[in-house]
Amino acid sequence: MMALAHFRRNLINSVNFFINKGVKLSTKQPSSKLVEKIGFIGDGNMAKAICFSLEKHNIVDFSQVYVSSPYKANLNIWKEKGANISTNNADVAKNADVIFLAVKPHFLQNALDGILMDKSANEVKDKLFISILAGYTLEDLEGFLTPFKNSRIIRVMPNTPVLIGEGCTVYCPGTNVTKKDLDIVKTMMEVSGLCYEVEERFIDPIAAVCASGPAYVYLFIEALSDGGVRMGLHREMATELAAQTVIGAGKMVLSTNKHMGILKDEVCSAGGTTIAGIHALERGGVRGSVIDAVEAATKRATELRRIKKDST
Ligand SMILES: NC(=O)C1=CN([C@@H]2O[C@H](COP(=O)(O)OP(=O)(O)OC[C@H]3O[C@@H](n4cnc5c(N)ncnc54)[C@H](O)[C@@H]3O)[C@@H](O)[C@H]2O)C=CC1
Ligand SMILES: O=C(O)[C@@H]1CCC=N1
Repeated sequence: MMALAHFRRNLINSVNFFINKGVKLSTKQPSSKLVEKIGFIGDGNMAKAICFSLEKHNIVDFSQVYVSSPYKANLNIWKEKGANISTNNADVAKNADVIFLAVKPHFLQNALDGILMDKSANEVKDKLFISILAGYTLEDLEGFLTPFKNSRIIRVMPNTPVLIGEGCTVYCPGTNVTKKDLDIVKTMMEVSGLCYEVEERFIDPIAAVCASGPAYVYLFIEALSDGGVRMGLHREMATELAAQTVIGAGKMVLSTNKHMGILKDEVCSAGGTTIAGIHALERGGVRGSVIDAVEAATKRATELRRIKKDST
C-alpha cells in the first residue's frame, strides 16, 4: 500500500511538471451513457484500440457504435461484436453524434468526399468530430469540415496501448468546441491511460514520442530478446523478461522521480557487466538514434500535411 501511495505521489509530481509547462491534466472518472451514438470513419488498429477500450470501460455498448470502411471483410470483426457497420461513410456521419476520423491522412479527403456525394449529406450537421490523424492541424480539419454546418472538431493524439488501459492521449480543441464536447473527449480517453489537453504546437512532437513511441519500444524489446537468444535463452523466456524489464524501468522513472541517469548509475557496478553493455550501446549511437527518430517523426507529420495540400 505504501508503495502504491508513493507511486501515486510521484506520478502527481511528474504530472505537475506538465501542468507547470502549460499542459492541462485530466483525472480518470469513467461514466456511462456519455454519448448516444459514437462513430468511427476508418476501422483499423487505432479505431479498434479506442472503441474496444470504451466498451470495456462501459462508456459505450457496441450497439451504440457505427463504423465504416470501404472493405466489408475488415468490418466483420465489428459486426460480430454487435456494432453497426457500413461501407458508406455517410451512414456513420448521419447516425453518430460523436465521430472519430480514423483513416490514414492521405485517405481523409476521399472519405469526406464520399459523405458529401451522398444524397443525405445535408443531415450531417451539429456533429462533434474527433480527428486522430497525424499531421493535419485544426485549421486544416476545420477547412475540410466546413460543409457540415455547426460541426466542431477536437484534435486527439492517442497511442495503441489505450487498448489495455496504458495509453497516452493528448488533445486540443478547435473553434466553437463546448465544455460538454471537451468533457466527452476527456471522459472517453482518460479511462485508457494518461490524458492531457495541450497546446496544438505540442501535438506533432508528442505524436513522435508517444504515438510512434510504442513502435520504437517494440524494436528495443525485440532486440533485447534477440540478445538473450543469442546468448542461449529460449525465445519465450527472453521476450517475457525483456518486456517486463521495460515495464519495470518505465515505472521506476515515473514512481521514483529520480533522473534517468541516476537510475542508470544504480544499475552500473564499477567495472561490472552493465557498464560493458552501456559502452556497446553508446558505441552504437543509441541516444542519437532515438533523438533522430523523434525528430524524423515530428518532421514527417508536417510532410504528411504538405503531401495532401500539394495534391489538391
Ligand atoms: N496506429 C497508431 O498507433 C496511431 C495512429 N494514429 C492515426 O490514426 C489513423 C488511423 O491509423 P491506423 O488505425 O493505424 O490505420 P489502419 O490502416 O489500421 O486503419 C485505417 C482504416 O481506414 C480504412 N479506410 C481506408 N480508406 C477509407 C475511407 N475512404 N473511408 C473509411 N475508411 C477507410 C481502412 O480500411 C483501414 O482499416 C491515422 O491517421 C494515424 O495517423 C494516431 C495515433 C497512433
Ligand atoms: O505512423 C503513423 O503515421 C501513425 C501516427 C502516429 C503513430 N502511427
